[in-house]
Amino acid sequence: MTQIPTFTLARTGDQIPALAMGSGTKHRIKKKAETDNPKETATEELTQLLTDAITYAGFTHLDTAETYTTEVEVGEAIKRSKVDRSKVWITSKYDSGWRVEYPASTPSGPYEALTKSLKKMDLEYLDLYLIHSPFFHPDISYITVEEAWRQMEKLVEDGKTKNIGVSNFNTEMLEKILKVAKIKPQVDQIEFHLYLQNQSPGVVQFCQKNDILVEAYSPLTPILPHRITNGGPVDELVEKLIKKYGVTKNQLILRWVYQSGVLPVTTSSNKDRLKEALGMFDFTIDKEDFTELTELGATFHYRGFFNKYFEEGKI
Ligand SMILES: NC(=O)C1=CN([C@@H]2O[C@H](COP(=O)(O)OP(=O)(O)OC[C@H]3O[C@@H](n4cnc5c(N)ncnc54)[C@H](OP(=O)(O)O)[C@@H]3O)[C@@H](O)[C@H]2O)C=CC1
Ligand SMILES: O=C1Nc2ccccc2C1=O
Repeated sequence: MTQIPTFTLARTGDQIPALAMGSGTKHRIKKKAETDNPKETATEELTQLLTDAITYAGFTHLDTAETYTTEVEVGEAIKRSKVDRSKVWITSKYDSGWRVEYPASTPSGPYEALTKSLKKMDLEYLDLYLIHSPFFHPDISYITVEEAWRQMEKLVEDGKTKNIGVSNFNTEMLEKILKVAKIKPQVDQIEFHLYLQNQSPGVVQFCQKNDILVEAYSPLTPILPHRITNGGPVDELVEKLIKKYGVTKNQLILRWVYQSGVLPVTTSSNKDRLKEALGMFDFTIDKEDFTELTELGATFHYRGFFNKYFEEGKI
């Protein structure tokens, strides 16, 4: 099995496996449609897929969130796979709310939310806990981002999570936390791919300067026809490079994210496609090819999530 490289988190020195298997998006939607009590009930199909991700494909990093309702399956998959808990990195996220119709699920904040999530997963601790969204407003999150961060720090102090971070935060929101933090955020999980390299603008550079690891969700966007409906500027080059390196499109596109110093969070409902993804660690994109991909990618813009917040400054 491919040995998965790691990124080192600045504060703890913890080694975070450089590719994650996500249990959001399609898994979240499918489960909501099929299950009466998605928060409490594990579905067999997803439990088995996550188990296969570990035992068949070789993933060592699972990504979930309170709002996905897939924490139960992640917990079940750890048990079923029989791997030592310390060998799998588990990230979850506090549902800080999205808009007035979808406020935070646990009004008191992340301390109580993670306490409930750990029960659902039947785990003692997480490796990483993130604040899922930056939309702090009294009608959505009930508490301020500063109070949420204080509770995140208490979760570290009490051993309920080893690392803490954020998701979908722009530079301004990160600065708010850095001002009050005793424990700095270790990660910002954001949408990032060839067609969204300098998002929100400057957040990737800001993170890299401040020792915050960037995680990329939706990393495969440039090769997904349901997202890039009329093709994009890297298509021809991608065809040329997959022949040159003898790899698949998925491997090339994920590798580009990794070589950018960013950790991709991908997913699939197919265990062979998951195994294929890990092949991204078996080759290196040459410097010139990497630069050409980066430059061509930067000529096109696509954002699938939270356009209003990032581009118009409102939610
Ligand atoms: N923090 C946040 O706000 C967010 C976090 N996330 C996290 O990131 C994870 C991954 O996000 P996602 O956008 O799904 O990631 P990807 O960009 O990796 O897309 C994965 C999807 O692409 C499909 N796919 C893969 N390869 C191909 C191919 N060659 N041709 C056609 N379809 C293909 C898969 O379908 P198939 O099943 O058929 O293989 C799957 O549905 C989520 O599960 C979640 O954990 C996601 C969004 C927001
Ligand atoms: O996986 C995810 N899918 C989503 C859709 C909307 C908002 C957040 C998310 C996720 O984190």
